[in-house]
Amino acid sequence: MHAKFLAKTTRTAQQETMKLVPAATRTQTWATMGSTIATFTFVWAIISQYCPYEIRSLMDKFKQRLKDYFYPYIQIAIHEFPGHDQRLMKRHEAFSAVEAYLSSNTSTNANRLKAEMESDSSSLILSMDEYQILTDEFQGAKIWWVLGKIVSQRTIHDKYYKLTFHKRYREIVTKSYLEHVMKEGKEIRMGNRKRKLYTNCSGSKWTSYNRETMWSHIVFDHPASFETMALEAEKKKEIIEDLLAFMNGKEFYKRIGKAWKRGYLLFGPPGTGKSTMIAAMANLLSYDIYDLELTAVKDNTELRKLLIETTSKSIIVIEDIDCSLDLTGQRKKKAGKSCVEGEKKHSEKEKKEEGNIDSKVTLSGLLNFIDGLWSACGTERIIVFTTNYVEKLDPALIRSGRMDKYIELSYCSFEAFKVLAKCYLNLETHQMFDEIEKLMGVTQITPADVAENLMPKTLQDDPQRCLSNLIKAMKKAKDKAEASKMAEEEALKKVNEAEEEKLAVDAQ
Ligand SMILES: Nc1ncnc2c1ncn2[C@@H]1O[C@H](COP(=O)(O)OP(=O)(O)OP(=O)(O)O)[C@@H](O)[C@H]1O
Ligand SMILES: [Mg+2]
Repeated sequence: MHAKFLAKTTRTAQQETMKLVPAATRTQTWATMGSTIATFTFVWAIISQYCPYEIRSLMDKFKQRLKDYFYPYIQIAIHEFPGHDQRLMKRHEAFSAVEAYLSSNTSTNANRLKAEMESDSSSLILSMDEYQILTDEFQGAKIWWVLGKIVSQRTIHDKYYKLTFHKRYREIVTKSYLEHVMKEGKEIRMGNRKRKLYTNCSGSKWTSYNRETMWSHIVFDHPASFETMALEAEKKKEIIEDLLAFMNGKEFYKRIGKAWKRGYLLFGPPGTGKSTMIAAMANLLSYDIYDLELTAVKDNTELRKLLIETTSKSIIVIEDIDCSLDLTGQRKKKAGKSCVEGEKKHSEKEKKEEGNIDSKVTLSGLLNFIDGLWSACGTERIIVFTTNYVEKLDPALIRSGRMDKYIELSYCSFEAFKVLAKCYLNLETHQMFDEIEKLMGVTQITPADVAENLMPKTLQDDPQRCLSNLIKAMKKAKDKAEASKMAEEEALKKVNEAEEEKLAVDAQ
């Protein structure tokens, strides 16, 4: 049911009754009431100073009962930053959901609005101003919303939305209305918001809400999609179905008693589309990406804090995991052998420039990050590891339950090439395809290399020229592979001959 908003100050039953009383009598009543309350407050303040604690608490109880009797309304407050150490806490998702729910109707119903420009948005966002009252209706219940603020000596003021309703609607509000507000609010937020790419590289930051945060972000605007990914159709379908099943698996995960998260291990040679696939996953599911640079994390405690700060509906990515941890669980320098081979050379100077520090993150810290108790503190999160060298990873790191699905991205097949040809050259078929198919059977070429050759370099480059460039590149790669195979065989032959000679000498 859709809630109907009436942006006018609430008239209570008391106000309605007062409308019938003549103006002069009303003024007199107000004056009497005012002075009675003032006298009572004054007398109570004096008495309470001298009253023993037991009597005071008895009086407080009595006061509360009296208030409950004459004031049959219930109030619920939703704070922006609940919790004690506010600097570490993130904005309450419920507060954001209420904000979105109310602001979607504010512009047409409220008469005092607040306009703010979100850091990642180009348009103004309108929301209700402080102490503005909005009235909502739901299944016959009237609900009044107000945005309040607790001003304290801290630099951070806590804001809250307070809803007030008659106690006869308690069931409706607590059981259905709040759920309806959260659901609608979250949907509005998902529809409005721009997705973000977070990184932990540049130290802690301050958010627009005056909170310290360990992640900084930019708007994520990567065009990658599964449609344009060079991958066999069946494999693509399997991955997409797996992702969608995860996204829609809230009830399933709840039923089996498992935290709603899933781990993907993407492995394969450089240039086969691992990073591209992460972007495609984020676009498919409309999730944010947290790109975690492990070398910039000081220790396990910091790793845990980073995890706590991630939001739901996100993909946490650790790229080149083989370059971040060694098999004994100790930190390994980034310029290790495998990284050099994988074109991921990071000099010490580069690392300093990136803000990388000597880190004490251990393998067990990382394992806890993935599936320890803390990892279940958020929901709907995907963890992705990428590596060029799957065999170098600790089995504990990638066992089922931590990494639930392994996806191998390999050299370009003919089927995958056809996806690229369609995307880059708008070609479904061509007479040169036959030769390319034959070469693909005997050559190892990455999708990145195929894509590079299919990319027109000048205005004169037509599909024919791009395809012949690709054929040339594949022939070259084939010759190179044959030459290195021959050299390898030659070296092996020499080693064998040397061994045979040694055995012959030993036999004499
Ligand atoms: N499977 C693919 N489909 C479409 N494009 C691809 C694919 N693989 C690679 N590419 C193209 O090659 C470029 C490099 O790919 P990407 O960065 O995803 O490779 P990678 O596997 O992450 O490599 P590395 O191991 O070096 O990180 C991308 O920008 C993309 O244009
Ligand atoms: Mg990559």
